[in-house]
Amino acid sequence: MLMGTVVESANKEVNGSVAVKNPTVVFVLGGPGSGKGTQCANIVEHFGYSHLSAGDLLRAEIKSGSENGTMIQNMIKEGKIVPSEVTIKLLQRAMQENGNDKFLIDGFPRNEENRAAFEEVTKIEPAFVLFFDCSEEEMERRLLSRNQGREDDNIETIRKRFKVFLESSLPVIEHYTTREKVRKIDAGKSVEEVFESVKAVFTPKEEKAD
Ligand SMILES: Nc1ncnc2c1ncn2[C@@H]1O[C@H](COP(=O)(O)OP(=O)(O)OP(=O)(O)O)[C@@H](O)[C@H]1O
Ligand SMILES: Nc1ccn([C@@H]2O[C@H](COP(=O)(O)O)[C@@H](O)[C@H]2O)c(=O)n1
Ligand SMILES: [Mg+2]
Repeated sequence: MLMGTVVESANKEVNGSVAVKNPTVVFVLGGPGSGKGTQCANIVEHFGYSHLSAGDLLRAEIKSGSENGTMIQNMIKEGKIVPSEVTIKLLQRAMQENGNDKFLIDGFPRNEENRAAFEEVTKIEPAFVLFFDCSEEEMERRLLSRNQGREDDNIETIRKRFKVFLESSLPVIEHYTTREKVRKIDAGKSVEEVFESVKAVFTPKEEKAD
């Protein structure tokens, strides 16, 4: 009973949902097709995190018929980054509705504006950043055979997404590298081999010693 009271007072009720006040957040970054979504599904299964993909939330917003839908659709088709306020609102709402206290935030922050705005609005610092490092050649191969009907999985948009990744997203990874928050994974291997490296990052030190 006492524990319940303490936890409730540390949380905040928003629109009928209880938002956890200080959740653990791991940013999952890497180029388009590096395997972020695939590995997040494995992490959810083994480590109890909830997976929030910024791209999936934006695609759901288009489908919902929201007033921002057309703008988001055009940005995604061009491989451009949607204004931070839109994406952050979607992420905040998803976190509030979820109620878990551990989140994998996949594909965010995508640029310095995303990063600074998220920090300013939510006051959340990531526990660490999981970075999937993969060659463009391999990412291109994976995206062209993904077959999920994504409008941005065509060679023209893929090239634009690679350019945005190099110019806008890599500086975010550099920002966190200087703060010793980046856990870099060689993502060019098989799904199983990549997950072995991921597991080592999420397994507590004391369990590794066993
Ligand atoms: N290690 C791997 N080896 C081979 N194929 C993989 C590997 N990881 C993922 N894939 C496949 O590559 C494609 C892209 O993977 P995924 O959707 O996880 O990437 P992503 O980083 O989330 O991409 P995006 O940024 O476009 O959302 C999928 O078809 C997936 O099944
Ligand atoms: N922070 C973000 C994340 C994504 N986008 C847009 O969505 C596209 C697809 O993202 P995936 O992570 O699913 O590959 C991406 O190319 C951007 O257009 C965004 O704007 N901001
Ligand atoms: Mg993805």
